[in-house]
Amino acid sequence: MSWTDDAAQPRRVREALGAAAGRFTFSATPRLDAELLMAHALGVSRERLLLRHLDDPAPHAFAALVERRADQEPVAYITGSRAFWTIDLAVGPGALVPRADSETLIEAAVDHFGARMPARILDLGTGPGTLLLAALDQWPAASGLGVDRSTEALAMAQGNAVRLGSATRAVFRIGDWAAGIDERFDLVLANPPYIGTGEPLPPEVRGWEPAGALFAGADGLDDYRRIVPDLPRLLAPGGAAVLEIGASQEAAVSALLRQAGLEVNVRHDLAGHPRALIAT
Ligand SMILES: C[S@@+](CC[C@H](N)C(=O)[O-])C[C@H]1O[C@@H](n2cnc3c(N)ncnc32)[C@H](O)[C@@H]1O
Repeated sequence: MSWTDDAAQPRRVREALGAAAGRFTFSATPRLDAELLMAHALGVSRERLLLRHLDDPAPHAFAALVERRADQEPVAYITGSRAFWTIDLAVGPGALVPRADSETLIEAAVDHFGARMPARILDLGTGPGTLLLAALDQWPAASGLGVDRSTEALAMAQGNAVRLGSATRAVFRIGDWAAGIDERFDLVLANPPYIGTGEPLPPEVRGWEPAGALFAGADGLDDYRRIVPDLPRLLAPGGAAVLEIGASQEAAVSALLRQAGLEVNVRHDLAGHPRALIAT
């Protein structure tokens, strides 16, 4: 069935949203998904969609977007963008879709630095530039380095830096974690892969997002084991490293950080799960 009941009496945006959300039963946010796709089809913000367009005829372009989402493609890959912290990032297949949970790292860093400002920031595994570009938006005088082993992700990061007006303050470089980096930083951010290879994942993640951004050995800790020993030499005096962790990894990653001689604090996400470790 098409999104218009017939040519004379087109389906309204309001009804099309309800019908689309009803097809996204696999999603934790079916209505939000439908609204983001409709806003994209109409070329308006979601806020404007809800205020002004609910009684408009549904655009024909919406139907194809709904089919893609029904195939469990992430909304951000369909619309080509994702809001994160104070910025909008262009994203596509080849880079992890930024997660709201990862904003916990920026919150933790903001609280840690308070009125001080980190001047130099390192983002290990930057993907589409997510954490570095959010931090540079937070601290307009700061500059930083984003490292990733994915050339596709780095191309998106560079494009995002240009679009966000941060290109003069952000350098993106291909690399294997901190190998070859001999500078010290006030803030080191890292959201490495941390899913165990056998762990169950929803099809919209396992089927669409890059495996190299998700999996880190049998217990999901392989990349922390490689990153953590380098943190002491990467941190400037008074500096902090903020690492994202999986909900069950607080004890294991804290132990690695303490073995490296660092003090550890934890920060929880909005769902109450331990999400970020702050190491000083
Ligand atoms: C979970 S994603 C995080 C992306 C982004 N920082 C975010 O928070 O949304 C992990 C990132 O680490 C990168 N990565 C994986 N192994 C790496 C390695 N050995 N060296 C550098 N980057 C790596 C992946 O390509 C991916 O972009």
